[in-house]
Amino acid sequence: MSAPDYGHAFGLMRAAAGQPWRDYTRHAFVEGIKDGSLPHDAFLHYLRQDYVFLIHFARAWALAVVKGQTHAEMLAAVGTVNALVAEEMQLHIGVCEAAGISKDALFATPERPENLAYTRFVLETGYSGDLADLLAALAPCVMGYGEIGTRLAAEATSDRYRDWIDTYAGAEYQAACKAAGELMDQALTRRIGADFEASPRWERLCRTFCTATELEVGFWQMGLTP
Ligand SMILES: Cc1ncc(CN)c(N)n1
Repeated sequence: MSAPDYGHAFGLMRAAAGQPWRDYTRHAFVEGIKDGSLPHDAFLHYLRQDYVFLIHFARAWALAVVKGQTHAEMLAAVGTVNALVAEEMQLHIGVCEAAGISKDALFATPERPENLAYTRFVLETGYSGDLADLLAALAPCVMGYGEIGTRLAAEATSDRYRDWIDTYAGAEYQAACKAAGELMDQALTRRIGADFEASPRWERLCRTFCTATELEVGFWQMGLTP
């Protein structure tokens, strides 16, 4: 099946990332969700780390509000902060509560270095750059899970992790991916020009995207080692 369309800039960066993108979206952890072979303790460990990840990721999207230059940019970033805090994190709270892990325990999860490395890379990219830099660091997270969710919804051979798959394949998450792709196209055009892939900034933006993709691979790997 072909990957969903999340916009022009994203499509180019995804293609430029090459093998790391495949390593991320087809990681053994993902394949374990697909066929249900992923051990449940690894899934819970990942989910606890991911809850901490989403706290810092929501901070990074809040930084996108700060870096926005138009009402439309600010509105799109605010919408993503809300989707992360009000919707995506509910999956983590719900699954962990069902496994006897309280919200307080979840919030107090000690952060693993792979987790810290990823979120602080994204935040630092945003602090030291503009919205185009920040979005290049944020995109692999948002759209990668959209792509994984879509593929797993079509290919899963087990219902063990169906709630997780449905969250990322679902209409709300897919709409967030499309909105992020539109925001990225508009933000790059506004700051760099319509022909942004021909600009001297393009290579650096692709490198940022690729580094974030590699940090996603590291995150899955961390998930396999509770
Ligand atoms: C590490 C990671 N990357 C991406 C996503 C999807 N927002 C997530 N929840 N966690």
